[in-house]
Amino acid sequence: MTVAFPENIFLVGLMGAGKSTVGRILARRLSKRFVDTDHEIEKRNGVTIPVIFEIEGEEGFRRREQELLADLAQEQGLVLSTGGGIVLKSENREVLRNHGFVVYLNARPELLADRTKHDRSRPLLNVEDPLTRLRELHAVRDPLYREVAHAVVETGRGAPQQVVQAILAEISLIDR
Ligand SMILES: Nc1ncnc2c1ncn2[C@@H]1O[C@H](COP(=O)(O)OP(=O)(O)OP(=O)(O)O)[C@@H](O)[C@H]1O
Ligand SMILES: O=C(O)C1=C[C@@H](O)[C@@H](O)[C@H](O)C1
Ligand SMILES: [Mg+2]
Repeated sequence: MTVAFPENIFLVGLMGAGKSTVGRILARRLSKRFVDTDHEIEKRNGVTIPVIFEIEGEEGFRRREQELLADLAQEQGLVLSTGGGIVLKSENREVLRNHGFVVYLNARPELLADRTKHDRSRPLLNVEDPLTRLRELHAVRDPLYREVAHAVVETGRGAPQQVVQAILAEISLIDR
């Protein structure tokens, strides 16, 4: 059976999994357009994510995120790095699953805490104990990422280039 090479590739996973870093490299390798939902929300609204959280709360941010995803899913040929919480809405999970090849980038909370410790741009991690927060988020969201994913790639063992190789290997496993 011949199936088209996936037009859109969607990267999901927790903060620090490497969605933005890996997505950019992957897009270049595949000559696809790279979009990062977090950056796109900041660009469209002219304010940073922490400011959106401050003014509208997480709920306002989630609404903007959902609207953006619905828009972007109409496009073809994207590598889309998503925000870590995009899978919380079932509508988003359905859109992701039906409009592209979804890759869950997974890593242990300890590693995610280490990778995000110097960056204050993630409001959900601006707490006294980010590791405990990441463990809680991992427990809640890991099943949601797995529900939506066509492939799961562990990001704890290699550099971003190696994660890209692992994603390319998963894509080439698609029956085509
Ligand atoms: N495979 C990797 N090996 C080592 N460091 C990595 C790897 N992937 C990402 N990093 C580093 O981890 C940090 C977080 O990566 P990145 O911003 O890409 O995560 P993210 O999944 O996009 O997070 P968020 O959901 O908050 O947007 C960056 O400093 C990046 O350089
Ligand atoms: O995991 C999350 O809920 C978030 C992750 C980031 O990518 C941003 O989308 C925002 O900081 C929320
Ligand atoms: Mg990112």
